[in-house]
Amino acid sequence: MTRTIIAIAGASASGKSLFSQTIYSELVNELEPGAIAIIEEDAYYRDQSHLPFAHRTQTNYDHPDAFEHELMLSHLNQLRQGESVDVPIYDYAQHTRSDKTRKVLPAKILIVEGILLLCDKKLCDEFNIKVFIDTPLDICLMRRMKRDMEERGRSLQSVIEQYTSTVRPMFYQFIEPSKHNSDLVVTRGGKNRVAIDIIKSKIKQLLQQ
Ligand SMILES: Nc1ncnc2c1ncn2[C@@H]1O[C@H](COP(=O)(O)OP(=O)(O)O)[C@@H](O)[C@H]1O
Ligand SMILES: Nc1ccn([C@@H]2O[C@H](COP(=O)(O)O)[C@@H](O)[C@H]2O)c(=O)n1
Repeated sequence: MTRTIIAIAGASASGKSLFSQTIYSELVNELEPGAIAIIEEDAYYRDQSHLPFAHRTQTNYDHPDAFEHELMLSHLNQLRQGESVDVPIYDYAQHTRSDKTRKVLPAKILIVEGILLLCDKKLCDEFNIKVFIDTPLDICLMRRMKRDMEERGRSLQSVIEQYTSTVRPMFYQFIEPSKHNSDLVVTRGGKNRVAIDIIKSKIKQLLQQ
């Protein structure tokens, strides 16, 4: 069976999750059961439970080394071969993996979303369609402040410090250059209706083949 992996990359808070979840939720009930699944790169942040909490707050979470991409790659290979996988569930407040996992079944269409997906050559080789969500960084920062304070247990000061020391520099070093590895660049992120409809049509076309 042919399986298609669609990568959605872009800056933190650019709208990757909203874009991916919109496509997924609008299709999931329309398609045959198990046709589409979704995985977040964030689930593959390295486990840091062996480190004291204070150390975990100092990790550079925007550098490729923060991710266990080898595990993600191995999961993508297993899914391609029709096997289900147990994807870690990440805890942003604790800066480490939780002790829970989520079972993902091998779907014909797999959407993966994350900041550094298109920086990794081995991962890139696994993706059949590569999308980059291109949102101005000042808008991303405003969204991130709100989200991290409301949903990820952060203070305003910690968001600003982390943004200045790692998030912004790593964006320019790794994420922005990876835009050139994409097939499609999407402006206006999670609410670009035309782009969402184009990807949905492509998915339906792939499922008819
Ligand atoms: N086009 C948009 N307009 C307004 N808010 C948006 C838009 N795209 C995303 N958001 C909001 O910004 C925040 C970050 O978006 P999210 O999709 O989680 O980003 P990412 O997955 O890239 O980190 C969320 O609260 C989301 O609802
Ligand atoms: N413990 C952590 C782990 C990650 N982050 C930040 O998450 C961002 C990636 O997730 P998005 O949903 O925003 O794409 C990344 O920029 C990391 O800085 C964190 O703050 N703490």
